[in-house]
Amino acid sequence: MARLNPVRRAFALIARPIPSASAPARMTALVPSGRCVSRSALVRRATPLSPSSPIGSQPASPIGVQTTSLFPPFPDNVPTHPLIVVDYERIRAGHSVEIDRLWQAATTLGFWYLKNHGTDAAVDDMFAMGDAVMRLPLEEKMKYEQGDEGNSFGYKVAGANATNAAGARDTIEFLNIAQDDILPRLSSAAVTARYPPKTARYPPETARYPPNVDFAVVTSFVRRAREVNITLLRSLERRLGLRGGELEARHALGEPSASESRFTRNAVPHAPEDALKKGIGAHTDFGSLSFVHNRLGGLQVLSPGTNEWQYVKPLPGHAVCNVGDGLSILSGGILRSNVHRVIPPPPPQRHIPRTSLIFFTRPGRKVVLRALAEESNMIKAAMDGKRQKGEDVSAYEGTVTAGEWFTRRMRNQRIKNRKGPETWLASRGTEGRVETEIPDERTA
Ligand SMILES: O=C(O)CCC(=O)C(=O)O
Ligand SMILES: [Fe+2]
Repeated sequence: MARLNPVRRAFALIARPIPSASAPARMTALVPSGRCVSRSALVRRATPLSPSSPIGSQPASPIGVQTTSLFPPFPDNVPTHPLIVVDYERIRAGHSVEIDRLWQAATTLGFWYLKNHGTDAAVDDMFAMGDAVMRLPLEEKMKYEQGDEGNSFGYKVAGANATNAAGARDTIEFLNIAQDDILPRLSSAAVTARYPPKTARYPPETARYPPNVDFAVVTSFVRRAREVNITLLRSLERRLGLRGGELEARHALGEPSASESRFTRNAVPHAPEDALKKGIGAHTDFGSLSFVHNRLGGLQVLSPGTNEWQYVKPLPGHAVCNVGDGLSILSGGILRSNVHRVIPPPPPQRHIPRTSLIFFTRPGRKVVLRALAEESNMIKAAMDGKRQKGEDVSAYEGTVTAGEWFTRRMRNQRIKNRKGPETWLASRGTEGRVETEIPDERTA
C-alpha cells in the first residue's frame, strides 16, 4: 500500500481481493433444484439453468426491432457463464425458494437471468425507438452530448470514454434518459432548479433529448423497469436483515437520483483491430441494480476465481440483472458488484450492429454510501468479519454520497479529462484493482 500513489491508494482501499481459484464458494453454483454443481460443468453446459426456459418462444417483432430469433445463433464454442435463472413473478409472490435463488445469485456472481418480468413489449418498443434515435445524423445527436462534467443524461458519442488505463477509446453510443424526467414528469422549474449551472446547456425536460424520443414509450418502460428493480430490492432487503423500506427509502422517487434508462449501439467492427476494441471497458456498475436486455452476445463477466472473461448468452424472454457498487456498499459487501465489459458480438453475430437496453436504479444523490451496519445485524457481522481479517473497510464507512460517487466516476472516464493512467484509476469503483490484474486486452 505504501508504494501506491495517492489516487491508486484511495482505490486500492476499496479493492476486492481476487478470490483464489480453489475458493469453494466461487467454484459452485446453485442450480434451480438447489443442487450445487461445479463451475466447469456449468460452463460446459452453457445453457440457462432452468428446464422451463421459453427459448425461441418470443413472438415476431416489428421490423427494426432486434429479435434474437432473426439473428445467427449465439455460438456454442465460446466460453459462456451460465447464470442462475430467477422467476420474477414468483419473487413478487414472495416464494421463499425463489428468493433463495435470487439471494444465491446476488451474493455469488451478482448477475442472474430474470424471466417472467412482463416487460417484453415495452422493451421491444424501446429497441425500435432507440434504433430510430441512433439513425439521426451525428451532428444532430451531438447537440445532446452529455459533456465532460459528470452528467450522464443525454447522448454519449462513441469514443468519449476511456476503456483502460492506457486511454483506449470506447466504441459505443448511449442514449441515457433520466428517471427523474419521466417518473413523475417534473415541472420545468424543478428541473431548472436541479441543474442550475447547466441550465443553458441542459435545458429542462424533453429539450435535453433528441426530438424523436417518444416519451410515452420511455414512460411505459421506465415505470415497469423501476417496479421490477424495487421489487428485487425489497426481497434482498429482507434477506439482509433490514427493516422493510430501508433500501427502498434510499431509492425513493421523490429524491433526485442518477437512475436512468440507457439504449446502446455499437457499430460493426470492420478492420481486424476494431474487433479487439471494447464497447465498454472492464467496470462495475455505479448504482444499485441494472436490468439489462440483450439480443446479441458481447456482454462478458469476469468469472470469479478464474479471472477469465466469459460471455453472457442472450436468451429470449430473459433479462440479465446485476448488482452495482451502490448496493454492494450498502450491504457491507454481502451483495457482489461483479466486473463486466462489452466487446463485439462473437462470430457469427459480429456483422450485426449490437444494441442493448438497460435500466439503472441508483441511490438518491444525497444518500451516503455506507454499510448499513447499524440497521442490520447481518451487515454488522459482515463488517466485523472484514475488520477481524484486517481488511480495509474505509470504503464502507460513508465518506461520499451516491451523487459524488457517480460524478467522480463519470468525469474521470471521459477522455477529455484524461491526464494519464491516474485519471482512469480515479474513475474506478469497487473493481479498483490494479489494472494489470484485470485481463482486459483479451477478447475471449
Ligand atoms: O450492453 C450491455 O449488455 C451491458 C452494458 C453495460 O454494462 C453498462 O451500460 O453498464
Ligand atoms: Fe455495466
